[in-house]
Formats: sequence, C-alpha cells, structure tokens
Amino acid sequence: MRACRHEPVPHTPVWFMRQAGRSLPEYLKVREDIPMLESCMRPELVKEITLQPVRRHKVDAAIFYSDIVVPLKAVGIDVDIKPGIGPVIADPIRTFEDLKRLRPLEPDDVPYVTEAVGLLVDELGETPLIGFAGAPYTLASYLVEGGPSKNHENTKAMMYGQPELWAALVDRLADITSAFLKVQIEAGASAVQLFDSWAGALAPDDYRRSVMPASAKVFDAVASYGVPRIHFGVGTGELLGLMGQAGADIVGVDWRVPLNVAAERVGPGKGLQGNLDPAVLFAPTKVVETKAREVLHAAQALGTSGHIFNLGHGVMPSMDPDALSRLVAFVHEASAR
Ligand SMILES: Cc1c2[nH]c(c1CCC(=O)O)Cc1[nH]c(c(CCC(=O)O)c1C)Cc1[nH]c(c(CCC(=O)O)c1C)Cc1[nH]c(c(C)c1CCC(=O)O)C2
Repeated sequence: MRACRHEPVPHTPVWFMRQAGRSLPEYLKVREDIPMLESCMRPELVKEITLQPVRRHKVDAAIFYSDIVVPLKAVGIDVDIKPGIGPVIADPIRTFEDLKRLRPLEPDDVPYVTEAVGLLVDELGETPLIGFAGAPYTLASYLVEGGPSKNHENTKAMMYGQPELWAALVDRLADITSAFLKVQIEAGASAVQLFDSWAGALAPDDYRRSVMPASAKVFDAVASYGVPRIHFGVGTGELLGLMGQAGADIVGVDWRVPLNVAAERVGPGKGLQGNLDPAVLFAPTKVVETKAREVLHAAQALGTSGHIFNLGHGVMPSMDPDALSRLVAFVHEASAR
C-alpha cells in the first residue's frame, strides 16, 4: 500500500497475477470436482484458495479469488468457464434487444463476494487484499464473440459498424464493473485492479474514442473510496499513457516495454506494476534472478517508490511453484533498502 502511494518502502513489494490456481497442487486438491464458477460462490473455499499463494510464496498482497465473468453470471448471463478454453457465453450479445439481458448488478446479487472478502480481511491482517474486475472492453469481447477470440472480429464489427449499440454495451458494462468493485471495496478490499486484458488489440485512437470513456467511468465510480486503482492489459505498450489517463493510480505493464520507457509513457505521478516475462520462470534460477534484477533497475526511473513487482501476465499452470517462491525472496532481498 505504501508503494501505491509513492511512500518509502523497506523493499519492493511483489505479487503475481493468477498467483492462485492451477500452478499450486493445494489448489488442484480443493477444486477437485467443483466447477470453476461454482467455486467462486463458496466463501470458505474462496478464502482458502486466495490464501494459498500468500502462505506458500510470502507475496505482499492477496488477490481475491474470483473471475471477471462472475458479475455477468450474477446478473443472469448464461456463462461457463470451460477448462483449457476460458469463458463461453451461450447466447452472445449482438443487438439492442440482447442488451436487455445485461441488467444492473446489485450487491445482493453477489452476497458470497461480500462474505468471502470479509472472511479474508479478518484472516489477512496486515496483508492487503486486491479486489478486481474485468474492464468493459475485455468483458464486451467475451459477450460479443461468445468466447475467447484471437482477432475480436465481431467485437470490432460492432464497435465500428454500430457505434451507438457499442457505446450502450460498454456503458452498461462500466456500471456492472463499478458495482462489482464497490462490493469488494465496501467489504474491505485495500486496492483494486481493472483487467483490460485484451485492450492491446486496439489502436490508440480507437481505444481513446470507443473504450476509454467506459473505463474512465469505472475509475471515477470508485475514486471517492481513496483505494489505489491499478489498470492492466496485455500488449498495451502503445496505450500505456491513455490507460493511466483513464484514471488509474498504477499502470500494469506487460513484458514488452521496459519500465523506464513505460514510466515516460504514463508520465509523472503514477506508479507502475510489472513486468517480468512469465516465460522466464521456465529458465534456470540464475537467469530468473538476472532478469528480475533488470526489472528492478528499470523501475529505478520511478524514483525510490511507486513500483510493484509482478509478472507481465499471469502465472501459467505449468510453472514450478518453487521457482515463484524463490523469485519473491529474491525480489525482497535484491530491493532491500
Ligand atoms: C481474461 C481473464 C479471465 N479471468 C481473469 C482474466 C483477466 C486476467 C488475465 O488477463 O489473465 C481474471 C482472473 N481469473 C482468476 C483470477 C483469480 C485471482 C488470481 O489471479 O490468482 C483472476 C484475477 C481465477 C481463474 N480463472 C480461471 C482459472 C482457471 C480455472 C481452473 O482452475 O480450471 C482461475 C484460477 C479460468 C479463466 N477465466 C478466464 C480465462 C481466460 C480463464 C482460463 C481458462 C483456462 O485456461 O482453463 C477469463
């Protein structure tokens, strides 16, 4: 939390996107026979899965175990997460008529989120809990395509060809996302991250015109709580400035842009999160440490604080959890002040 506020820190804090999940044998064990989205609705299980990587890796923050499609499911969208594929939507949203199915999210739609966050903050003590949600563009891409997509052709066809429908869709999603974040903050989350994982598919002008207003609406909606707001996407090197301007306090960076360059792109006053290439974790320990040290050095462009160490994208299921634990200890040691 001090790093988020650009205050001095004893060492650079570190957590990993997707730190909970299939890389951990203890996760596979408790998830056995329980479908992904159902697991998100069981507060005791959510608590256990969220805590697993904190216990094992000694990371500096927990990330709430849930999924970006949980609020969509909660308002009645028929969505499932298929193992090895991702979210699949039974009836994609393509018309104004379809949009009616996307009603506002009320806190009572997600009582299990309020309960799980409450259990977690009691248990976590000093360790902050990061709440999160999917950003309007990334959610829209799943809703319009009906599932994961490489080229986002239906999404972009709507964005370019039916701009009024598109604007109405991302505006509704902004409201749902804002409500989902508010539930987590009011239950005790210390910070929030908005995942616009697939925004990197967009050219800057299209992002600015067709997506940024909806994401900015989300950041505005939670601004009064004063919790740090992180904004992350993959392949967003050309969008980093705009993603900061949308209202983030900290901009997440993938591994393609060194942090000293990212610092110039986001401008002064904003923190950075990232950005070790996740695939580096498959190399020998010495290499991981050299590459991690390069990330720490590049972050010095920010000054003494304002950097949160992370991977440039999520932990992969095939990663060796011991390599992640070693990386946490290394970052703490190498950055000790
Ligand atoms: C795009 C996206 C999704 N979900 C999420 C994003 C944004 C982050 C990113 O860019 O990776 C966000 C997410 N999903 C999950 C978390 C939990 C917290 C954490 O990071 O540890 C978070 C923050 C749990 C999960 N969400 C999912 C899993 C794996 C499901 C399983 O265990 O079977 C977990 C632990 C499923 C999921 N859900 C989604 C995908 C693409 C998948 C993977 C499908 C697969 O490869 O099987 C949609």
